[in-house]
Parts: sequence; C-alpha cells; structure tokens
Amino acid sequence: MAKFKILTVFGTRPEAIKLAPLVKLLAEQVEFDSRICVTGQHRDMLDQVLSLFDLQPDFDLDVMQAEQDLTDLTARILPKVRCVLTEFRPDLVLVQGDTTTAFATSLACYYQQIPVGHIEAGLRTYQPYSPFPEETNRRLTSVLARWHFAPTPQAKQHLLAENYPEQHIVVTGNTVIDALHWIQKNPPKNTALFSLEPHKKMLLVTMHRRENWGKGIEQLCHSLMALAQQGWQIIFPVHPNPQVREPVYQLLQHQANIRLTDPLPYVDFVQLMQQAFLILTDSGGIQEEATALGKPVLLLRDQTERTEAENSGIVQRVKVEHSAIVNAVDALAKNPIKYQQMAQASTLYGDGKACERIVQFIKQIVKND
Ligand SMILES: CC(=O)N[C@H]1[C@@H](OP(=O)(O)OP(=O)(O)OC[C@H]2O[C@@H](n3ccc(=O)[nH]c3=O)[C@H](O)[C@@H]2O)O[C@H](CO)[C@@H](O)[C@@H]1O
Repeated sequence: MAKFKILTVFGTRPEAIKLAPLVKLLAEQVEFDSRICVTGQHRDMLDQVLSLFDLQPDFDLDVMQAEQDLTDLTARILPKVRCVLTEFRPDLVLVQGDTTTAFATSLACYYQQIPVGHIEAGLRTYQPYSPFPEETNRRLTSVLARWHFAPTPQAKQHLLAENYPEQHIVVTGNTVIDALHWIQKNPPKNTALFSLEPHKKMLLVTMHRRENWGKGIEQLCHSLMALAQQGWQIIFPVHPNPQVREPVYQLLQHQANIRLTDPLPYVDFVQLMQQAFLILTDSGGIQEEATALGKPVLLLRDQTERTEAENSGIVQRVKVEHSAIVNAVDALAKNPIKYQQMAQASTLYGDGKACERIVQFIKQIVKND
C-alpha cells in the first residue's frame, strides 16, 4: 500500500522548536512518508534549531531577504511552495501557529486543493492588529485548514464559536511542551552554557513584536537602565531585526549589569529561563514554556491570546512604559508571597504528549478516508 505523504512546512525559530518533536515522531511511523520543507523566513535562527534537533529539510525555499516586508514575503512563498506541492504531491500538509509561512503555505495548499492540518489552532485576541500580523494570519489559516489541532480546550472553544466542525478539531496540548521535555532529556554535549554572576538576581528579557517597535522598545530600554542601576543582572538576547537591534544596542550596549547577546541556542535559553528570577517578554511561546517551568512572566503587550496563563496568575500583563515596568519588577521583588503564588509550574499548555495525539489523529484520518 502507498504510504500517506505528509509535508510539514515552517520558516521561523518558534515554528521549528514547536514542530521539531512532531517531525521526529512522524519520521518514525512506517505508514507515513514524512518530509520537511523550510521557507527560511528567519534564516539564522531557524538553522540553529534545525541543527540542535538534528533535522535535515527535504526542501529549502530560502525566501529570506534583508528588511523583508510582509507583502514581498507572502508573494515569494506562494509560488515556491506550489513547486514543492506539485513535485511531492502530499496527502496532507502541516503548518504551525500564526506566521506568514503558515498562512501563505495554507493558501498555496488551498489553490492545489491539498488538505492542511493546523497545529496550535484557535488562539485568538480578536484584535486584528494585536498581535500584527499574527492574529489575522492564524484566523486566515483556520479558514484554509481542514484539521485543527487546538493546544487547549479554550482554543477549541474559539474554533467551535467560529463554526468549525467539532469532528475536525482535536485538543492536543502545545507541542512546545514536547520540545521542552525533549531538550531536557537530550541536552546537547559540549555546549558552552551561559555564565552568570551568582550573587545577583537575573531578569531575562526578549522583545521583538511589531507593536513594540519604536516607542515600546525605547520605554523597555529606559526601564532596564533603571533596573540595572538598582543592581539587577539583565540578560537580553536581541532579535536580529534592525528595528529591534539598532535601538537596543544604541541605548544599552555600554550599561553595567546588562548583557546583550545574539539570539541564544534553545538549550541555553531554556537554562536561562530556569535561572531567571523573572522573565520580561512580548513572546508567545515563552509564556507557554514559563508556565511549564513555573517561572513568572511580565508580559510586555496590550493583548494576549494566552489567557490561560494570565488567568492562572503566572503571567502578568504590564504596560510597555518605563515606570510601569520598573514598578512591576519592584513589586514582585518586595513581595515574596505574591512571587511564590506566580511561580507555580502547571500543565495548562500540555503534558509533553501533544505530538503523540497529533500522530494518532492523523492515523485516524487515514483510516477513515
Ligand atoms: C503572536 C505571538 O505571540 N507569536 C507567535 C510566534 O512566536 P513567538 O512570539 O513565540 O516567537 P519568539 O521569537 O519569541 O520565539 C520563542 C521561542 O524561541 C526560544 N528562544 C528565545 C530567545 C532566544 O534567544 N533563543 C530561543 O531559543 C524560546 O524559548 C521560545 O521557544 O510564532 C509562534 C510560532 O508560530 C506562535 O506560536 C506565536 O503565537
């Protein structure tokens, strides 16, 4: 019998982290012919993850260009994905999350009438520009997908409220927790892990969302200067986008107690999350990982689609303003009871078995076909 052909397409670091354990598991299934296609939307950061998980793409579209804009990126992905679809002729294409790669790939599949399975389906803020373009990318991807792998019951509820058929939706947990477990079980040998000053409490910081470009990044940098002067040790892996990198390096490069780095290998970053007193971020995936690790997060965004973490108390939204950020850090440092209430590990985003559930569901689809 011919094998069921699955093509998994991704292009950015967070998609690669979240799909790595899944493509590894798919490759072990004898009844599947599973291939990987990378668009290369984030070239360097993507390659770092591929090498960590020892993944070799079967197709590499290499769409990355300097200062790429969303229109050009979408327009470059469509015909390149079409070529792969017509060459490999998959029975199912898997995409993840809310990137331009996920949306444009789903559209290319729709034009070829190839079914799409959407991993991490159903996250919503219902604000089209927050986060931008991710909120609209994920809603458009839902429209184009046939199968919806929802990470949480709440994500499933969003999809049901939008009238997607219940038999096409399955709650799996988020595959990022599988990735986290994998990395904890398979720490790479010979890595030079990041060294810290042991007597100082550490704040781990990331910021890259478009909504924070300009004023938000400036406000964050000024708050970090004030916190560094109070004696906090700050580690800030800086996103390579010039809209982020230039102002951050300009404002913070020579400040005592602040270490700016290039984006770190995933294993180093996970270790730093564990060592941090607090994480300050506008990231999506870090909220999920921090929830699993029991590490409090100050979320530097107006909206979040990860309301489960916020409701559980581990994630606290903070206005991206100098004094609001400084006050929020101070308040937690001075209130150990509140801090301990936040620092509770939870399986809200999964138990590390999301990939198994996705694979089982796909086998069921094949059986029912
Ligand atoms: C709107 C939103 O919230 N963002 C989306 C975005 O990712 P998201 O905001 O999560 O993307 P980030 O660039 O913050 O990447 C986060 C991931 O990178 C790791 N990390 C971070 C810094 C570093 O130096 N090294 C490192 O390995 C983190 O541990 C985490 O796993 O695309 C994801 C994949 O489709 C979606 O799930 C998210 O919903």
